[in-house]
Amino acid sequence: MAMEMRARESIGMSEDLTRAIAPYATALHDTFLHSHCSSCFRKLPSQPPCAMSCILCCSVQYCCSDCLSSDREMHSSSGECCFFADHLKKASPSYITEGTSDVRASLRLLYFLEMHGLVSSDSNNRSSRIGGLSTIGIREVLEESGEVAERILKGSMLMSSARKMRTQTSVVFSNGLTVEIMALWAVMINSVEVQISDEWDLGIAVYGPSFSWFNHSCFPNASYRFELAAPNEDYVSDKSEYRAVPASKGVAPDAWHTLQFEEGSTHALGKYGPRVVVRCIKPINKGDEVCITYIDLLQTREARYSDLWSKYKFICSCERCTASPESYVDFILNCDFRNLNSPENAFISRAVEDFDDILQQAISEYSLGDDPKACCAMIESLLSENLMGDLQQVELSRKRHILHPLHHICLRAYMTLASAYRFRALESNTDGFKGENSAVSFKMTKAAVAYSFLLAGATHHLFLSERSFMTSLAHFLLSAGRSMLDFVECVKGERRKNVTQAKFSSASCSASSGTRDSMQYHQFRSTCEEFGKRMLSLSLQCWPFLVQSSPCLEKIKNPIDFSWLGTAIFQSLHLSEVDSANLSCTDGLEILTEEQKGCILNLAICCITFCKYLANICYGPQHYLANHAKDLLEDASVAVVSLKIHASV
Ligand SMILES: C[S@@+](CC[C@H](N)C(=O)[O-])C[C@H]1O[C@@H](n2cnc3c(N)ncnc32)[C@H](O)[C@@H]1O
Repeated sequence: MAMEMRARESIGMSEDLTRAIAPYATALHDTFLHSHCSSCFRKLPSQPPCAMSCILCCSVQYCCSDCLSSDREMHSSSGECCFFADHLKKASPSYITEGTSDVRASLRLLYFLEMHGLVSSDSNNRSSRIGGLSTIGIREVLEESGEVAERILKGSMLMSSARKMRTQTSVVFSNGLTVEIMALWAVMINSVEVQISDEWDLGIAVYGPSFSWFNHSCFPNASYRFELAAPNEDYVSDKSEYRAVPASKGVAPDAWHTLQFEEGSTHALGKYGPRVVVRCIKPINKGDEVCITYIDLLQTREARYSDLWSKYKFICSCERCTASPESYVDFILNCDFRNLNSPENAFISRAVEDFDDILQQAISEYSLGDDPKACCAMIESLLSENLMGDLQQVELSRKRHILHPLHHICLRAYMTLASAYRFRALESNTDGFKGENSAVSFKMTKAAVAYSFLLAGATHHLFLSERSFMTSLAHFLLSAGRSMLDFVECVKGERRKNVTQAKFSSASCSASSGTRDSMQYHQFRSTCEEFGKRMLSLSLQCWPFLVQSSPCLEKIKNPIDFSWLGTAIFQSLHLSEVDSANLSCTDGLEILTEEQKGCILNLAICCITFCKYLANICYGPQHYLANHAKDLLEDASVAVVSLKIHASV
């Protein structure tokens, strides 16, 4: 028996489908326990009044007395306080290294369900559920006895010892599994990471059926965002209708019972803590299933399969995973360059697996070893040796050139390189773009711009084929635009003068970016097309400069037009013959001209405006991504750049 959510009526894109749903249970990740409030997830005050902490365990902190008193009972009666004060010391170090938020969220979830009479020993017999939440797959996990099983068994033992002080006797389900095991697995497969800024996932939250019954799709038609409740805000005051309603394949009276509890109750359901809102990202017809995504969508079919199986123990049955022949995006993400236009002559290549290993090693070098320079060198050498460039030259050396710029290995490589170069630029910029390091800073910032724009351009190509990539595109456009603004600050020149020009030239694209109302799909398509054309024409002027003296970037003619691969999906975005000819004339690019500077600034504003437009659609105007884009655009239009820059730049 499986639950799913279906549209109660036809819904246009960029409309909210649910009200702000309060959580059943939340837990901050261990690293944020001393910087954020364990009740509302806000940052702790740095000024008096100081943060308050639990006097018994000293492990959780609160931003105000309201949060402290609202969470006191949950923290102590769930066993979380005891867990910190006593039982955590007995846990194995490996357990602690991985963090304890899942165990703490499970303690809280169990207490919440028990308090509301939603746990009973026979509720699991027929439907593999606890409190209405799916626990399907638990048997397979335990039978496999891998790392996840080990974590569940150790975690559930810690939970039971922390819960011993309570008066209730612990429930054992008739399937032989303890309530702690069931709760921990329910948290693992139903919780979501809480992101309220573009920096970190702060913690996890588990919601009731009205959110947890949304299934996953690799081509989702909905997204979700988090909202922090205002202090003293009354949860039940939000009476807006749910526009997605549950449906079930099979009969599950206990599951429906918990939904009725959630919908009808006027009790203080998680008064504080991040609330979640589901929003349409595509037009949805009445009766259609509404799906969100549980994983990163920029992955191949095999990688998604393994991600979903290792984390959730299910095999995805969505339209993307079951498409035959496979969708264009899966084809292009996985395809060896040599098969791009002749799938019948498939080469079987082990090389791609080796590239994956090299990439993984380089990423570890960066994230664990903290050596971004070695990471960049390793990845760039991989790309320059194996990435195809000019089609005709590749014909001569077909054996070597296996990668193309839309291959999933390249996308991960660009992601890592954009971040590593940005890190290196910041590292070398200790004295504000002056002194000896300014030339290094300039080079690093320029490379960060090129890779982040290439990543945005490649994702844009995938987005043209499938709108579900809208959320990834919005994030990458923001990173690209931000890097470009950093670059403009880094070079000699006046940003303000250029901004007026840039604002003017992107006016037609920005006109509709503030709308929250439902929008017509064709309007959306034509606005996106406008942005695409604008990015293409601006990139023509500055791409040759950005890629100059980088062997692996120079191979890419343009980061918006990939029609040269022979897989053009949209004719409107490709270079004319004259443009292509001009692109090969890269003489005299050593010096960045005023025109190019203005062009990069224009491009930054175009990317950020496009990001704001998409963020409004997929998350709404209050979301951090839309706000961040708005701040960057304001900053770009008012700031006077008065940096002293290295004379040789
Ligand atoms: C958060 S729950 C979603 C609601 C769930 N269908 C239920 O009955 O409660 C996650 C579980 O739903 C199922 N599921 C979600 N998306 C799926 C998909 N695309 N294909 C197959 N099963 C899916 C899996 O069993 C997964 O562990």
